[in-house]
Amino acid sequence: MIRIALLDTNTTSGTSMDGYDFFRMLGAGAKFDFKRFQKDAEVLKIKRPTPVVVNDAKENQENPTPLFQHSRKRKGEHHQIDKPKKSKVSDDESSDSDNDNGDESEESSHESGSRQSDVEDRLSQDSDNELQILGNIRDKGGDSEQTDTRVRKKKNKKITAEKLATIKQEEINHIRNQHRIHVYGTDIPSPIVTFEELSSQYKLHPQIIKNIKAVGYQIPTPIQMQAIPAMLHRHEMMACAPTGSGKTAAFILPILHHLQEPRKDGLRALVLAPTRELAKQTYLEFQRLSEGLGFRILYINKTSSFVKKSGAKASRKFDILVSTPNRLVYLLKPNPPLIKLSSIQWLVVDESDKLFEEGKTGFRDQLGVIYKACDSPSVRRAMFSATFAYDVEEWCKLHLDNVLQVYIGARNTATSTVEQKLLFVGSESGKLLAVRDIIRQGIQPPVLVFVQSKERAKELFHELIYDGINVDVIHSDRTQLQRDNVVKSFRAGKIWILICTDMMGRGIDFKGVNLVINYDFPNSAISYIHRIGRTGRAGRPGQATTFFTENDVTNLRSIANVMKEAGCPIPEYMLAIKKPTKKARKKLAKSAPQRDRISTVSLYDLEKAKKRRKMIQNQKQRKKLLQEQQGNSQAADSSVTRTTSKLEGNSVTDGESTVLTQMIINSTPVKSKKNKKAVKPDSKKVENIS
Ligand SMILES: Nc1ncnc2c1ncn2[C@@H]1O[C@H](COP(=O)(O)OP(=O)(O)OP(=O)(O)O)[C@@H](O)[C@H]1O
Repeated sequence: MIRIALLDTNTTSGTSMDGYDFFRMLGAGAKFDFKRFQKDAEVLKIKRPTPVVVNDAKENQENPTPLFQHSRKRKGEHHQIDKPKKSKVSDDESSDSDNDNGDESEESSHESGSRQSDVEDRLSQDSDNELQILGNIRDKGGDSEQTDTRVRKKKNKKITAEKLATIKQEEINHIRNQHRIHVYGTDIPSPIVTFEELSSQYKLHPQIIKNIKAVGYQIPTPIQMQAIPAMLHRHEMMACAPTGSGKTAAFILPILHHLQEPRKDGLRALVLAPTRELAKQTYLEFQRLSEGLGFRILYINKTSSFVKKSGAKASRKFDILVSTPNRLVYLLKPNPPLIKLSSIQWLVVDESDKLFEEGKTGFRDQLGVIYKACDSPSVRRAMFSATFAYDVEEWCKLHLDNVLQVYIGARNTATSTVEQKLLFVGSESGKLLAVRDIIRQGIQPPVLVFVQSKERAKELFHELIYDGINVDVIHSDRTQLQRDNVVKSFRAGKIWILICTDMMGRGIDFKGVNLVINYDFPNSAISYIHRIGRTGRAGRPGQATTFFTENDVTNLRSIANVMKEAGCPIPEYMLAIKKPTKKARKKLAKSAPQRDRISTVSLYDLEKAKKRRKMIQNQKQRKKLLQEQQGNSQAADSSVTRTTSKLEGNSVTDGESTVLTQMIINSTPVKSKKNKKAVKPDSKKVENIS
């Protein structure tokens, strides 16, 4: 077939074919060995081909080299080279062409290459070949301006496409380097640089963009740059970014986009947080960012009795649920469950490393129950935290689908906007002196003071309350209402110094906290990072002072390292401290060290004061009961009914009031009408009365 075509073309073109060309034609492109067969060459008048002069079209035109067979031979290749212009279908079709040389195997390998990158490689390879061939045609044929233009066009096209791709990738790399964004995974979407890109590229609801601006977010933070597009592409994800870097909005915005509009199809998004305070804060952020979209957001707190009363039906009205794991598990436990999670499309675990912790909190087991309950086949999951844990990473790799890992900066580092200090205070009593000294020197409220337990929080509060400063305390022994009020007052600036435990260490976003004092040394570097992360948020500056005594050396080195990473000056001896054993670290992480109580009063004086208080209280009680006795004996003379109605006025129930009246009058046991139980008079009261 080639031969016919060759001879045909030869004939039509009228170009003579020399011996060399004829030999190559017969040998299907094989070269003639002039060295070995020099004599034969002379007999057959085969001449060496003239060397090709590149880019000299003029000369080629004047002295055209009859390389028709080349162009002819390349015809098969040409067909193949045309492929980049065609669709994949035409690619496949080309394998049916009259290409009877080695190209065929190339074709088949090309066909079998299914991955896009392979195709791209091939396309660029083909493009290279084509350019070379066109160059050869031009160089050797030198016969047309048309060929020249084609070469130029092809070159330009190739350069433009390749260059654009390279430039784009370089830009992406630059953005990622600049913002210290590290991403691992496949099909990673490009980071966004402005919130407007969310509207142009991802068609985010204009109201969401409006809300972003309304809350004052001008440009996305690094975690938002990468995590938002990743979640918009429905990637399952594990994300770690420093404290106060805007992780909350990074998962709220894609969730709002995916939910599109409010529906009554049941809960479609679930966010878990380790504390009620953080869950409430996330709930409020959802409300701010979804303003005007009509989404119904459910925050489960202790008083969400309506779900308990109305069961799963009540929760169907809501689109989004924010909760702590234990509240949710409480509603999932009954059979049938009081809440349904089978429509959940997005499950986000905030502070994921905390929720994965094994320990007395039992978060991990609770998470397992919730994970199972979110059984929709289309559910996507994302884990967010400021600190990294291998457990979470392992779990994500095992259980999540094609998980994308996004890290901002180095793992487990403190935010660079916090000026960190370590202060040696000698002993426990030295801490009180130090804190008073800091206050005396002048503080800029609001200030957070962390202690290791609720008992110590109470003790410190009792010390500072008499110093004439607005101080309050928050811990798990306080009622939810008290906790809510304290948070509200602290946000409003009514409380200057808030004493708290690690309960407030994670996630809580108090705007403008200027100083964090670690009164008690944190029990791990992770706890330290979260605690000091309550200041220096959203790019604002902050300060953190950590007290330490000789008892705190176990973790001193690791915390000094965190400080060094953040660029804070650290004495060399701290970094040279011997590494604690794993056992020692674990023990410390589980239970805080024993410390002397926080008090400036001696134990003897405290006991004395306690006894005195008790005595005064007893005296008061005795006096009161005597007065009651006198009053009652007078009243008993007039009428028993009057006494009963008086007690009713003090909100005592019918049955109880009768009982009490009789108790006072007779001091004899009677039976309550209501519960039919024998009620004995309070022995103390009886004693007092007598
Ligand atoms: N793009 C943005 N521009 C300006 N401020 C932002 C932006 N995104 C979030 N913020 C603000 O930054 C603060 C911290 O955000 P957020 O609470 O989400 O941090 P975080 O990364 O979750 O911190 P943590 O790890 O401590 O929980 C909030 O006050 C929030 O309103």
